[in-house]
Amino acid sequence: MAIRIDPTALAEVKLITPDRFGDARGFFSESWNRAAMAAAGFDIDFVQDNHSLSAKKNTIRGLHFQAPPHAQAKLVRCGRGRLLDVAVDIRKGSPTFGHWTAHELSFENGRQLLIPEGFLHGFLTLTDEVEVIYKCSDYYAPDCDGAVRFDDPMIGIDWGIDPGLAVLSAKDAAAQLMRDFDSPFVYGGGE
Ligand SMILES: Cc1cn([C@H]2C[C@H](O)[C@@H](COP(=O)(O)OP(=O)(O)O[C@H]3O[C@H](C)C(=O)[C@H](O)[C@H]3O)O2)c(=O)[nH]c1=O
Repeated sequence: MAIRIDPTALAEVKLITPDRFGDARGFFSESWNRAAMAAAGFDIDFVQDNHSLSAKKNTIRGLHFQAPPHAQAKLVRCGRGRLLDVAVDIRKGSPTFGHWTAHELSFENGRQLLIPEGFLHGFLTLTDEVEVIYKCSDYYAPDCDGAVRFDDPMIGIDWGIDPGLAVLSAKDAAAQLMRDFDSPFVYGGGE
């Protein structure tokens, strides 16, 4: 079982592409193999699998994070449709603090985005009926759950759509700007 690891604009965020074995029936792929990931230097103890369906194109879920002590690393893949997956570095003192990287994940390309703890995560659906399946390295902890506006000018993500067209949950529509977090928007500093 081979996996391809590609870099992104953020050193710790990686694109992972597992092998697909095609035949007349379709294909088979080990979508996650702990030993293969560990051999590549990513031995993450994932404990929760998430699966979401977004019915409409231009749906944006995010930008979300869980603060310590329940920060989550994520391994995100697309089970149906196409999406633009985005990670934003919000680690205290990071040289790439506030920087983002965006990658198209689709059922067809089989690519996955590995997002470590300390990053915001969000995605834009590029088609209707997008299923996103992702592993998390800690359990859901609502008290540690946070959201930053997808169109925060301090981050400046280019989603490629008119922000007014975004389909948002009430939570995401009401999300804060980084500058408005009660302490300097740091993560992992515990200040
Ligand atoms: C995240 C989560 C949610 N829920 C419940 C809470 C709500 O009743 C319902 C929908 O939650 P929410 O609107 O937060 O779902 P998303 O907007 O898809 O949030 C996710 O979207 C971005 C892209 C992420 O990376 C996070 O995993 C997560 O924040 O599922 C759970 O029971 N367990 C969970 O782990």
